[in-house]
Formats: sequence, C-alpha cells, structure tokens
Amino acid sequence: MAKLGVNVDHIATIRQARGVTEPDPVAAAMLAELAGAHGITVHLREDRRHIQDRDVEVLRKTVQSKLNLEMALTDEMVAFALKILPDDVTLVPEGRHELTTEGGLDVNMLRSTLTQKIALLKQAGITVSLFIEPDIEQIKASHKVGADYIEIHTGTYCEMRSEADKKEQLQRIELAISAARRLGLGVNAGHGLNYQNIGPVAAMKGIEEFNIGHSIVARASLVGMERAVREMLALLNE
Ligand SMILES: CC(=O)[C@@H](O)[C@H](O)COP(=O)(O)O
Ligand SMILES: NCC(=O)COP(=O)(O)O
Repeated sequence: MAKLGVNVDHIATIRQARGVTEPDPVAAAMLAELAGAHGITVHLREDRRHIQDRDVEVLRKTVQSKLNLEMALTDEMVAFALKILPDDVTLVPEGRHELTTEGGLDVNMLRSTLTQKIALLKQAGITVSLFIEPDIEQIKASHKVGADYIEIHTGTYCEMRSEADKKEQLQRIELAISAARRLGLGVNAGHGLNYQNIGPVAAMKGIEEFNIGHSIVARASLVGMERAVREMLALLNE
C-alpha cells in the first residue's frame, strides 16, 4: 500500500482568515498521525498566506512520522530548510497570484540552480523531491540534477471530466512512473486528489507516497481529522 502524507496547509488557511491562533496545524498534524498518516506535508509559501515559519519550526519538533517541506527554489527557502532540517524537501514552482500550485517545475530551465541547491540540501541529509508534470523530459532532467524523488503533479488528471480524458491522463502518469523508476528515482504523487478520484491512481504500482491536503482538510472540517484521514487510508488500501 502506498503511504499517505497529509498536507495541513488549509488548517492554517482557516487560522489566517482571522489572524488568530486556532485552528493550529500542529494539532491537526498530531491527529492525522494518530489516525495513521505516514507523514505530514506543509507548503511554506513565500507570501506566508497559510503556513508560517513558526508552524514548521514546531512541527519539526513534534512530527513523529516524517516532515515534508514544500517550498520554492529561492535562497531564503533553502536557508530556512537548512536551519530546520525537515526529512524531505519538495521543490515546487510558486506564483504570487495563483490560488494553488499551477503546473510542475521546468527542471531543464532551472537545471543549474537546481543542481546546486539539491546538492546543498542533500549534503544536510534532506531527501529532495521535485514536483513535476508526468513528462518524460522533466523526469530525465530530474535525474540529471540529482533529485532523489519526483512528485507527479496529478492536478491535470483531477481536472478531467470525461472518462476518455481521465484515461489519457492516467496513462501519462503510468508512463511517468515507469520512466522514473527505471532511472532509480522514487515516485510520489499529489495535487487535487480527493475521495472520488483517488481510486485509479491508488491502484497503480510504483507510487510510494500520496500527498493529499485540501480534500482531507475539507472533510475534516465536517467529520473530524481522524475520520477524514482513516477514510483516505482505507481508499489507498483497497
Ligand atoms: C505543490 C502542491 O501541489 C501543493 O501541495 C501545494 O502545497 C499547494 O499549495 P496550497 O496548499 O497553497 O494550495
Ligand atoms: N503536493 C500535493 C499536496 O501536498 C497536497 O495538494 P492538495 O491535496 O492540497 O491539492
């Protein structure tokens, strides 16, 4: 069974809506772990719209499973990661005006910065993953720049409405998994996954971990974090 990393960004979104101290993503992470989550993911955005530096600092001390820090490829973020030392860093593209992450990294275009920053992070003992489209050229480039893992951006699959379009996207993801595995890269996946669309991707061989946030937090707001995590774990286990 693939592992589940629970992204708690949007617990912080609710807190930031009022600029108060609750709900706390640290408490949400503990409940997610109690329910069986294999890891906790947070995206520290440059604009600090949800997760704050303090959240990552406290999570580093409290997360018992594995802490995955999603971040942009900037000097500020790399310095922060080297100070905090999360277990994993997932490098993602970031735009100030986007509602959420749009597309994957263009690894070829960023190859010299990526090579240098990945080496720094790896020297500090951090496992480095690149958030990319299920695209063979991006996968080859990820291998060349020294990434340990790729995280396949599943957003396009999740947006498809017709069965034919979904099938085409699922095939792209399957090809990407085999290409990455042939090169010795570990494979994670995430973005836009929910209780309705996880089935076909959960059934694929070769994905180690799914990072899922928005749909779990949305369900948790109605039924509680532990039940929301358990229900997602059950779907991954089917
Ligand atoms: C990189 C990715 O796909 C997302 O996990 C990312 O964290 C989305 O950012 P928001 O949580 O701000 O939507
Ligand atoms: N990297 C994907 C992630 O952490 C969660 O994305 P989403 O489920 O909030 O779309």
